[in-house]
Amino acid sequence: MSDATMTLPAPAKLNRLLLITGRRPDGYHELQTLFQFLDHGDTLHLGRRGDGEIRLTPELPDVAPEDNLIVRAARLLQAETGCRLGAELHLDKRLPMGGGLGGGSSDAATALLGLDRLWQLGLSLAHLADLGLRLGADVPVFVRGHAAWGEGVGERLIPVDLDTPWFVVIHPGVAVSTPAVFGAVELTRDTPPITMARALQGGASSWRNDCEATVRALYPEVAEAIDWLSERAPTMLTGTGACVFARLDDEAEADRLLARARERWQAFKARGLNRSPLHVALDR
Ligand SMILES: C[C@@](CO)(OP(=O)(O)O)[C@H](O)COP(=O)(O)OP(=O)(O)OC[C@H]1O[C@@H](n2ccc(N)nc2=O)[C@H](O)[C@@H]1O
Ligand SMILES: Nc1ncnc2c1ncn2[C@@H]1O[C@H](COP(=O)(O)OP(=O)(O)O)[C@@H](O)[C@H]1O
Repeated sequence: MSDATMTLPAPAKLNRLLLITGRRPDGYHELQTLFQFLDHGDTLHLGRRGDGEIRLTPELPDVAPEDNLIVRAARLLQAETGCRLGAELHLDKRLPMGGGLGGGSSDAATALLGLDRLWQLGLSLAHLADLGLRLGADVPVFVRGHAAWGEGVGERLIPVDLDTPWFVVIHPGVAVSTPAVFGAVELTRDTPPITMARALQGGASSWRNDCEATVRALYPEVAEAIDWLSERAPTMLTGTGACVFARLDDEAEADRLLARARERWQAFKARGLNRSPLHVALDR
């Protein structure tokens, strides 16, 4: 990799557990979650520019260039450090937007770490995670780069090692509105908090997503995908959806399930990762 251009992964995440334990005075919900990365995601190509301009191709549908989290991450880094360099960025988008896979947040984290390297800024991961939090609650875990127990809105992170099965991830073909889910009257928002030790002890078979009942009620397409998949393997919703994932111990089984899922939906297979491929690529 030359120091003037780089190609870096922006992996997806799954919420292997998602509990809603309360609501803050500002309306945001207090969560307890287990984040894990997948070996599947977007790819960001970065090149250095000497003139301070930030250029990103291609444009994403329904996202104004200035709102793209990659551009916002680049500008935030310039503002924070006074760096006068710019960047030529190209995104190969593979992750469905608004799918609960954290694609936009992961893109932002890859831009922060990639530009820190390209511009030779030398910021710490703690500093970059603080900047990331200003862009979204899911950005810090991608910056930190390790599977984690998350609390608060997901920004208080403790690295953990989870089981690393194969997953078949289905996109049910609808866009879920995160504000609509968090705003739903019937959402469970009073789950008693548990300790991280208890969550880990319980293991994957005890994990659940408190958004599931609400998302099922609002989006029958998601309910259908969960019902179909859970007849075949242990299944959960990630984030506020729309994506749902099944857990399999064996790759051949995952391949068979994937082939059947693809007869009806967009779907992919991926392995759970406790270390982000972004950090592997950057050796951070
Ligand atoms: C639920 C999670 C779990 O990983 O994932 P996704 O499904 O988005 O991937 C995240 O915490 C999502 O965080 P983030 O991505 O920052 O949420 P946004 O889309 O910006 O939030 C949209 C709106 O949802 C509500 N919201 C969001 C997060 C939260 N902890 N409490 C909330 O009440 C707020 O009204 C907010 O304005
Ligand atoms: N680079 C980006 N990739 C995806 N979405 C982005 C990006 N920049 C801004 N967004 C906005 O963020 C929203 C959430 O995207 P995403 O992270 O893919 O989903 P989720 O938060 O459900 O996991 C999108 O609907 C889009 O409006």
